Amino acid sequence: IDDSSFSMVPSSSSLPSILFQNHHTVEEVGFVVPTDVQQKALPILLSGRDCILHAQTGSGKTLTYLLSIFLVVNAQRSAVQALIVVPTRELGMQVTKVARMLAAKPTELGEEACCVMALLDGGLLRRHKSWLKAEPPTILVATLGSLCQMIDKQILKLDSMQVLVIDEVEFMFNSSKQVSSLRKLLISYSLRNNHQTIFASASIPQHRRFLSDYIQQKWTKDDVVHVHVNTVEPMPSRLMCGKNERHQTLVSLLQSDAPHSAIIFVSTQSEKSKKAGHSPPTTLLIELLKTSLPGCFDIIILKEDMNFKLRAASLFEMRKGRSYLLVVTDIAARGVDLPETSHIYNFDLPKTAVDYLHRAGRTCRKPFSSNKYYVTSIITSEERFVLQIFENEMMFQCTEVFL
Ligand SMILES: Nc1ncnc2c1ncn2[C@@H]1O[C@H](COP(=O)(O)OP(=O)(O)OP(=O)(O)O)[C@@H](O)[C@H]1O
Repeated sequence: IDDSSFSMVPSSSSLPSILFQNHHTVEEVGFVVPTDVQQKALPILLSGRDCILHAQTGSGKTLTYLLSIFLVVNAQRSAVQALIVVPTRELGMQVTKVARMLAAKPTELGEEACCVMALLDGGLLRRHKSWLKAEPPTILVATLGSLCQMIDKQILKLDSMQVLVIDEVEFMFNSSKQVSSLRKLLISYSLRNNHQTIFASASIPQHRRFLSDYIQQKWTKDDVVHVHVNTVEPMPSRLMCGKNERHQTLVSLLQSDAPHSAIIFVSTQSEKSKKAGHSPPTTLLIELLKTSLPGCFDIIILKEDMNFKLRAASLFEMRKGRSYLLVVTDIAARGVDLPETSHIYNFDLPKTAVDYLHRAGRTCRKPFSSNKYYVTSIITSEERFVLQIFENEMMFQCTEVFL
């Protein structure tokens, strides 16, 4: 399990020319040069070994595990052969989109295309039930809640599964809601022969302990490889402001930065504030931005208490190619892949250093681009200490910016 073991495996300098069912090669779908994590992890994954993909946000982990899955599964067999477990519906939609792009419908020879199903909380479970019974997909992308319902009701059978991916693994193990279902799934999967397990995340604090725990529990094989690619994050900065100047400071910053497209992170409204009948911080901010910057951007909101349809509609809005300002809570800190995002603003600081890392990782998502990306935290002097803790924990240093 040592970090250097991958150096013993031949490294790949080009993405494998995988001939998909649709006779596309990876290059044809737009991926030519492998990113660092792809270069290091693909030879290991293709050899069938278990793997921990531990690499920065936006480094291409999703494509890494999807490529190895496409090499193993057989689209002609009607059985779930690969399962990708994700913590949120938004990340599930993102992964499904990439998997479906790789599995696009065949044009020649009339061969079956690889079927990818998204079984995500908030979806129509009744429809999925009939689909799963009638024609199981080859690849299933699922959140734990919906997945466990289908397994418990014996509608979903995992007997033919060859690859299990747990994405954002440390987040899932830290979530009291998800951890017991995740353990149950890993235990039943580990009893099977001939299987491969892949864990992925940008942040795995104390990864050595994590790894030895997994091996001890038999959730991975003994020869699991930890592929760790170091972070190259955009240069973060901080902007000091007075206690009551936060809103105005953000507006001035947006005017001076003139970002192409940006994500603004705001705290989730506290229960106390809800009970007191206050407007949510996201709503207040949106109103201010609409009056202060009329017509400059599409101003879009994404937060937990929106229903799933509205959340999907918000993400769809941004994919139409116009400049956007996305005002969000931490729900969008993981999985959302909007490569046009040039700036991140922490209007409110996140709760933890790991959350800071994932928020910052919503920018800088074009692996070989020379574009510049920015992360700015707006803080009061009292919050300086909190940001300093994040700086120490994640080993980065903010520079101070002035308007
Ligand atoms: N080899 C490649 N060449 C060009 N672009 C790539 C390549 N691999 C991935 N990308 C693009 O980079 C972006 C980030 O990739 P991806 O979502 O796989 O990263 P990730 O490591 O899973 O990120 P996160 O940890 O935030 O979920 C995506 O827009 C993806 O299409």
